[in-house]
Amino acid sequence: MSIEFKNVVKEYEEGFKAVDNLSITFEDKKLTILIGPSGCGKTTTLKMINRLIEKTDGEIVVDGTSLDEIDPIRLRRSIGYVIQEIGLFPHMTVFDNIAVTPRLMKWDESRIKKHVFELLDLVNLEPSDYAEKYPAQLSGGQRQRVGVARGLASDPKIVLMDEPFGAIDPINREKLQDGFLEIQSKIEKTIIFVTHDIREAIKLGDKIAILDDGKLVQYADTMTVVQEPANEFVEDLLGADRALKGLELVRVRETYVPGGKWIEDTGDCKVKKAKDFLVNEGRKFAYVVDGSKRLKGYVMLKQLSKASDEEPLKKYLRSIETIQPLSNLMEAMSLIMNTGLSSLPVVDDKERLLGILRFKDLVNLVGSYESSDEE
Ligand SMILES: Nc1ncnc2c1ncn2[C@@H]1O[C@H](COP(=O)(O)OP(=O)(O)OP(=O)(O)O)[C@@H](O)[C@H]1O
Repeated sequence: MSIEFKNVVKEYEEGFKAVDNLSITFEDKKLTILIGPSGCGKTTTLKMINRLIEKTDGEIVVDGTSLDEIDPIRLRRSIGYVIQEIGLFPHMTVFDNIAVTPRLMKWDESRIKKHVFELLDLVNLEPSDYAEKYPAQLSGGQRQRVGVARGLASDPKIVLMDEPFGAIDPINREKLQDGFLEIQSKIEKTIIFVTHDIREAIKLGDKIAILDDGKLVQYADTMTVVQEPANEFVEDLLGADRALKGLELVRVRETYVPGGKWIEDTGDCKVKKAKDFLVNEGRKFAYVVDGSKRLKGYVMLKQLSKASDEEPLKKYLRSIETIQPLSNLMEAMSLIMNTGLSSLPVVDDKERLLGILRFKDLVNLVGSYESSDEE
């Protein structure tokens, strides 16, 4: 579901606008970060979406319907909301905490039980160990996982998250972020995520909206914000050493080239097929996949040209390092350096080939950070 803000204003005291004429469309199934200095209006913007705060002026439209036309209580039940750990009820078990909204929505208990267990699995808490525990018996990181599960409990299409990992120490925070990325790639919700941590923003966001003084300063894909900060304010937010940070913070999925032409070997492929392919395509090497697109390795023209046409191709297959879409470009860079090839195959968790990550794109990226630092 997309969420469209049209000239939205929130005025607190006379003349003081916490949100000042904001127009922005949060896109369907994307994770959009709201970031900016303290007091810039992030939380106010977020809470206007579930009407915990009522706007003063303008319009907010969700999938064609104005929010003013939806009963606030019904609205809140249909939107997930995850905040820092104070959100859990201390006298309720983990199970009951997660089940709050489904019960309000009058789901039957067997459906609730199945769903709560699925959610605990999703956030990596073993249901049989954790369902009957109380919040005080959990670590901060575990409580926050329960908070995420609760935010997803009513199967909402929209989830609002207000600094959900803000109170967690840096090491556990990384783990929660990694886990959360996995979750988002599976559930594909429209998520609006408030943070003041630019590393978290770049790591998690599909898009980033930067606010200052209640106004929108920049709104773009994460990569664009990193490469082309709109002004000095955004540059300062990103920090000085972007060239290095950039590679560490950008994911393979943002940079690789999906698809491509590969050699398929279902078991009986001969050298000739691969040779013809390489010559026709004007390439020095090519990846080889099996019938299910799983990567088997690569072959090089230099070696095949000495082989006879009818030999089985598998004799000349060489294995290769692979990388997954959620890995960062720093990891990719060191793997590429090791292999000495001009690209790295990107595969999913079943080793199916998704596309390639080109060395030259990494080099360009570093170059672009460096040149924009000099300006
Ligand atoms: N109930 C209120 N009455 C008056 N002013 C308020 C009220 N709530 C928030 N404000 C002011 O509105 C501005 C925006 O607040 P908001 O909480 O949206 O900021 P924020 O960007 O989320 O900040 P932080 O990162 O510190 O949480 C701030 O200057 C804040 O002091």
